[in-house]
Amino acid sequence: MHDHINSYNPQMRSYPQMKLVYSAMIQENTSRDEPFAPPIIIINQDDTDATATTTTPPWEFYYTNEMLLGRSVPPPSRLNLTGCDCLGGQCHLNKSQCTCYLKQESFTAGYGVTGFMYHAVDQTLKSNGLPVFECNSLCACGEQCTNRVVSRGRKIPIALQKTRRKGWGVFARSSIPKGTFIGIYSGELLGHEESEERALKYDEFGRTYLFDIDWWYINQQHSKNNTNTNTSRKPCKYTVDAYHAGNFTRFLNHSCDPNSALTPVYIDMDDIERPLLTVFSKRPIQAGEEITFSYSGDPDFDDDEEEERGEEGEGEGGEGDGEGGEGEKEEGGDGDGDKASDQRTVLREVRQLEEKVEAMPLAHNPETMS
Ligand SMILES: C[S@@+](CC[C@H](N)C(=O)[O-])C[C@H]1O[C@@H](n2cnc3c(N)ncnc32)[C@H](O)[C@@H]1O
Repeated sequence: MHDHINSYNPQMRSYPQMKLVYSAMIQENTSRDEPFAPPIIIINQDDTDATATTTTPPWEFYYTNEMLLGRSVPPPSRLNLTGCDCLGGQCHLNKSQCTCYLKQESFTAGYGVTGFMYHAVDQTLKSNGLPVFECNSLCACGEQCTNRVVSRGRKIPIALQKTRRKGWGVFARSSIPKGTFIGIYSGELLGHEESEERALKYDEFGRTYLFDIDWWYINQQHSKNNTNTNTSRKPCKYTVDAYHAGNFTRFLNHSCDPNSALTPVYIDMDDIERPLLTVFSKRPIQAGEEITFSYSGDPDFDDDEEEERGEEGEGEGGEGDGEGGEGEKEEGGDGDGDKASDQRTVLREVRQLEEKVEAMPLAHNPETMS
């Protein structure tokens, strides 16, 4: 599909109708892992501009919610994966016997979070930045278990919208409560060497989609297992690259005052160095608001660095790197006027486009296929 569209001449790619084709492509590619997710719609204020070369985000990547493996990355190991024996659907009713509950507590109780990382009432995340161990395919609990959120897929409706200064961005199409799962930062999982090679290439064209998996607790685990102080600080072993493959989260822009944050989540994975990078809201987000996160880690965890970066520094060319985030400050940043106008545009266009996209036949529904 992507190659086919890329072979069109630029004029055809600039037809406003291509926005619907883009939404349909996303639905097609995600119909197996999130069949009930609301459609992602495409909004571009400039698509009536005759000089515009494309009305959609680029077709340069393969749209997927899955993790593809880089050349040196072994297939996921499940040898040491364990599942709980909680019959009757809900693990949190079974605290003292649920091995998933006990495992979660062993990692996070010391940080003030008791039990699972999700609230039992609405399954929102209790705290950003701590590892989450979800129930997995070996667990006896049901699909509706409190401890299955990322595994059940995206529920929130979102739009990809062209912004004035930051390229494409991700916008909320309805209000999102604090602690809501937004999406997996999917793409290719690369080893250290391959990610370094790619970083050099991406530096040349000034855009990067690389995020290191270098959470603080991974280093702590390593230090615990390794008493030799010379080797206690390990270079980051894995990096996610969303340039060639990824989903809508690759369009999340940087903010120094973000409304969402990355959280490491383990599902069918027994390797502590290989969590999924997932995006959760860290405060309530209004309909029409841009969803952003900090490319330099969670500002709540790293205040000094953020003070140096200044207030609301919406930098051009932010390095998508768990440690880096060397965004140069853009003159004037993204002012409130721009934000309000982006928000109004989303709400207006959302209403028109939603009707069209939702009326489209779903690729996974045999009854609606011709
Ligand atoms: C992961 S991509 C985000 C999606 C990107 N806007 C696009 O259109 O593909 C990262 C790139 O987006 C741009 N970007 C992200 N946040 C920005 C910001 N706050 N101000 C200006 N540019 C930004 C930079 O070019 C950065 O290298």
